[in-house]
Amino acid sequence: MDGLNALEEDCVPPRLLIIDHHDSYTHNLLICLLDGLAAKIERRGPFPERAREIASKLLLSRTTILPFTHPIWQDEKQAKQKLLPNYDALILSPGPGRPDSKDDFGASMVILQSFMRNSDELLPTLGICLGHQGIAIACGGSLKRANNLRHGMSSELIVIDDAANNSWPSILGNVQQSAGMTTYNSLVVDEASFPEDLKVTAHAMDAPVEEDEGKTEERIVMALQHTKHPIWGVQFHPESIASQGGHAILTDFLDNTHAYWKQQSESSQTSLANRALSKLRSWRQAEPVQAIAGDTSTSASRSTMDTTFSLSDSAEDPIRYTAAMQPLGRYDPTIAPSIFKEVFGGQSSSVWLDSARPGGHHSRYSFMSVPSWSIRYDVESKTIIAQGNGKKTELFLGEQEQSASFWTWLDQAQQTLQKRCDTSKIGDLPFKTGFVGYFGYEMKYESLPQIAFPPNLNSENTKCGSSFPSSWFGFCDKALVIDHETSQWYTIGLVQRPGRNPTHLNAGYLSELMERLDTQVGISPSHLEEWTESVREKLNGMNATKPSGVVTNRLLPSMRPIDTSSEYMNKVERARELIAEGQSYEICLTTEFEGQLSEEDAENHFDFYTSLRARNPAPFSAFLQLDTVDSDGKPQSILSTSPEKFFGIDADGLVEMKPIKGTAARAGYGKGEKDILQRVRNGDRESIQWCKEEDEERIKRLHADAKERAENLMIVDLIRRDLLHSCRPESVKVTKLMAIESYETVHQLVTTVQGRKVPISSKSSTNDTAHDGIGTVEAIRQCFPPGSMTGAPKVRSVQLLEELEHAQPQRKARGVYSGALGWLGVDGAVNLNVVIRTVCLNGNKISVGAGGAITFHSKPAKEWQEVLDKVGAIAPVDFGGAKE
Ligand SMILES: C=C(O[C@@H]1C=C(C(=O)O)C=C[C@H]1O)C(=O)O
Ligand SMILES: NC(=O)CC[C@H](N)C(=O)O
Repeated sequence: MDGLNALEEDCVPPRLLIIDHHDSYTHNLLICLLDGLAAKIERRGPFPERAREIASKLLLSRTTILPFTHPIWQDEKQAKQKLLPNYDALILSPGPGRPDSKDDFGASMVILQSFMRNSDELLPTLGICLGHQGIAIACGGSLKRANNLRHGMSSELIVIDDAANNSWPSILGNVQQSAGMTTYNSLVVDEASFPEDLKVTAHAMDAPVEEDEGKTEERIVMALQHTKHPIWGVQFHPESIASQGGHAILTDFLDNTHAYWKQQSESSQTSLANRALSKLRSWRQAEPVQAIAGDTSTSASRSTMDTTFSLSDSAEDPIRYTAAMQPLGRYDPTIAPSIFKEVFGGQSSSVWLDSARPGGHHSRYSFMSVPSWSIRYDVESKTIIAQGNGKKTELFLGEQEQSASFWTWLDQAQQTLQKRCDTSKIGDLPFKTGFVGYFGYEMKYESLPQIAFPPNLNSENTKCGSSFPSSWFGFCDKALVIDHETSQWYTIGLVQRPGRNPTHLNAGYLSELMERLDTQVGISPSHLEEWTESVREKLNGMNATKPSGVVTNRLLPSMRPIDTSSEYMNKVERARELIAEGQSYEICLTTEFEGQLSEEDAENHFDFYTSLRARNPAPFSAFLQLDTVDSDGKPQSILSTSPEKFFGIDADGLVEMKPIKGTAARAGYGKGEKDILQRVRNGDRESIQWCKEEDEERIKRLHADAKERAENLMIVDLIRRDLLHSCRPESVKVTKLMAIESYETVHQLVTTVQGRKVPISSKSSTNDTAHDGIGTVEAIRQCFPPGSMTGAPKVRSVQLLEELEHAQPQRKARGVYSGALGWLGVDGAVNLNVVIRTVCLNGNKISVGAGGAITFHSKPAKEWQEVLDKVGAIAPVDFGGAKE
């Protein structure tokens, strides 16, 4: 690499092996390592202005993050012969469970034990949380449960400074005394039976989180180190965004590693000296680490996707379509519901992505369309059904490969279109035509490789909310766009390039599908013109007269919870127990509410949407009328009033996620506040004033609430890690940490995390096997399901939720709820919400999912109330006479 030779020796990091015990935070170590290394290069390197870029390249080419379940790590002999010799240092990651359980820690324990027995074999090692606990066990220590569980909270370090007595320097030399460090543990190393070979290097005095539990302050071992070997452990998470100065610890670990090999190279024991010399040589030469077959998952360094595809034609100019825009003029956005009904109503399928809560960056545009064809996917049978032009066709994905997935299929379809579309003429409009639809929660079976499809989850066993397709997308090659900021309206269209024969071949990867449906991707220029004119006429007509025919008082009937309050509260208790065992740090528990529409209303879902959006306006609202039907042939539709953005990529590749965690009811919407709300609605000044003051108070309380903040932090750390699969570590940033956003009925703590996606190749070639980088759908898959709907660590929490939420023997899927809904543009831009506060209408059956994050400090009754508050924003709740 440029300039590498000019770097000082200790600016070159060791070849680092990080073993990931399926934690959701492990990859964040890359950001933390980068911060430390970049600071060093900036101070000393010859290119201070390029320090972060150089540090990132160095780290990514020399670090491997290997899941502990990788076959090479499971086989001690292979690991020692084939893996460890290629690295200079080892980090054992945090993780759920216990280090004395093979299921949780795998071969990491035997490797540690062999290091202790035979120092000739060891690599300098840092254990973090689970890894730190593993070091204690490997040396004969034991664990106990901490008295005060503080997941996602900060502990102040009390660093023990007796460097003179250590054979290897401490790694805490550059952290401030009392620095706050985030912890995610339930277990701690028991100091009463502390191994002789280890020394405590830091403590914390952990205070009880709640005073009323009769608990007292407890002294915790926060860091340790081996007395003879270069082995260190920290109980806290230096990589957390809220830890203070964690990068200094990792930098010291790397420096100590360097010092260790230098010293060994001068050792009198020739075999060790030779080993050290060869390590130093490879280190200096900065040889990139050879990839290990299988999932090595330092994904940001992965420059190629593992999927390949080719197009059937090979013309030089790949552009087949131009995304075009036609301004319609200024119209009042309040006529949107009438226009939707007029222009898009009565079709077998129509979609409206509705910024129903205008104001603010996330509510600028709304899009309406009638898809010209659709695809839906069933994750169990691995079958895509495509529908359009009055035809239907099936594609079975499992035939080619067991690992085939709808994510990969859609990624390829989107990338094909991206290469064939010129979207440069469409200005700043974010959606430049493409897919509108959703990924349901069960798409997790194809995004989390560790989660297998359960045998008894099938459509017959599922209830209303989950009888929708696992995923559904309509292809919108023309759409109506409203800019709420300027009140300008536009039409957009994906126009086939004049002079090109609009045959099926134009669609590349989608050709076969288009052929089977006997249709095409895109529309003709005249089609867009004519359609635009017809919309303009309707708009003019509507603006002149008063909008009519739109209902805003069609409230949903009462909904019944499928769990009684005590059943739900028992599940909260069980989740708390699992957290106390160290199985998870936070679990997003959910349940479902069901109701029924009259037969007549089963055909008219849209009126409920227009009423709902008036009642609970939210920035990520949507109405999707699918082209699917329930078992009685009645329509299926989705009415969303989600406040939460899951995942977006803009035209420049800026990725943004905005997890919400931490909820408080707004004044007037809390338990027992119905009367006040009524008085407010009647204009009672005193009640209005009370609500105003009470809201200010609730906002302050929510913002300062340590438990709510911890809930949020755990998801923020998880989301940073999710983004590292598609973004380089130097680009991943938290731009807003725990800001308050207030909606109609609740206040929420919202964090903004951004990154920059590694772009797919910009080479405009039809040789699509030559692309590199990460496709949009693949980037989404790496973050799916949304962390705020699973808890952390993600995989283990999802596994636990499968047990917690599904009463045996009947399993029940979450369905559309908890998934992501929005648009996926032909240009690779995307914007998806988290499917919450959303109604699924399946003919006359209604389903609404609701839940909340459970931490150890959750109070079951409060959690149940939170669920009721969330559903209450959408429909009245009926307990069937039971007292709740
Ligand atoms: C689970 C839901 O909401 C999720 C949980 C939240 C919380 O625990 O505070 C907040 C927003 C969502 O991420 C829901 O609305 O059903
Ligand atoms: N973050 C972690 O590594 C947690 C370790 C262990 N599962 C505990 O709860 O103590």
